[in-house]
Amino acid sequence: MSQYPHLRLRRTRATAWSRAMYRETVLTPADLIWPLFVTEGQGVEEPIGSLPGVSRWSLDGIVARAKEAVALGIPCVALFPNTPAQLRDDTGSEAHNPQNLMCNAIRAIKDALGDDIGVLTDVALDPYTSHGQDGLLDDAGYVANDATVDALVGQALVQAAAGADIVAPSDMMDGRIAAVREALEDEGHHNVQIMAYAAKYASAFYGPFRDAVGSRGLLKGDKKTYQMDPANGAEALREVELDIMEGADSVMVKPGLPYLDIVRRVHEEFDVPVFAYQVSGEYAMIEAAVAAGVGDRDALVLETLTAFKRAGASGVLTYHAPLAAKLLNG
Ligand SMILES: NCC(=O)CCC(=O)O
Ligand SMILES: [Mg+2]
Repeated sequence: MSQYPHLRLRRTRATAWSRAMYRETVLTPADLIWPLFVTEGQGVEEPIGSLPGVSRWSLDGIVARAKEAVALGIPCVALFPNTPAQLRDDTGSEAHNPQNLMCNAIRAIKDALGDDIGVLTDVALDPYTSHGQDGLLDDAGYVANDATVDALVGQALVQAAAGADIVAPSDMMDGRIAAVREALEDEGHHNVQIMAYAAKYASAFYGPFRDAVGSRGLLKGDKKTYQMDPANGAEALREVELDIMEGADSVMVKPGLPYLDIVRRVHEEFDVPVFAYQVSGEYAMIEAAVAAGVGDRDALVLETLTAFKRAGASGVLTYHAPLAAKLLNG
């Protein structure tokens, strides 16, 4: 067997051209999905304090961001509404309003850009409920699975009717992928995809997102009766397997970097595209490191996003998508 000094692994790292030639993983703008927060009004930009550099936009700004995404080569945007407080109630009924912020944003983007961009929509009740939970509460305050699934089906259908390309249930109820798929088929939405938040963990990394959609102050307790225990890995594979059987076109692991092992296991176990969500707390940690002078933003962003690809992800939802795309486009 060849050994040092004949074998030197540094040989292929010695020049930029050689490093480029031997690179195993390539990140491109097409790997990115850009999450956007929608708010009411016209000409409104509301910076989100806990997500420095990220804002909520009124519909005109949302369309401008979607055009920016197209120009940067980002194939898809993900939409999240900041529902006005007076429209939130116990059952999240605003989620079913075909004229809600989400549906209006879908239509605005599709009217402006058609199939030049994909629109992915969040299916879950937390931006619409007065209690901040993702579903309907029973008398004991438990998030009732089956009643919630019925509500999610209605929510997914108004989104599909408004023109959503991918509906993405992020609620972690059992059985919702099959129910949503069946309803989409019944209504003729055969080409509307489902990206299942299949392995979504009850994580401490979601704080800034809850500020962004206005649910942080409303939420009492936690989401541990439906989101997964961060200690579990095998269970994530069962969640993914079920969602594939129920008709998911792709699955997601969330959060991202602390769960790269799960991304890897899903990629190795199943022939399904797996996406990772680099969530708000991860974004905020990078920004905090930069603000503290302990890291270089561009390098941190490209390194973390490349790590998702190396782990086997087909793509990444990240608030750093426009920056990353600019860097990758040179
Ligand atoms: N359903 C979408 C999320 O919960 C996003 C979480 C985050 O970015 O922290
Ligand atoms: Mg599940």
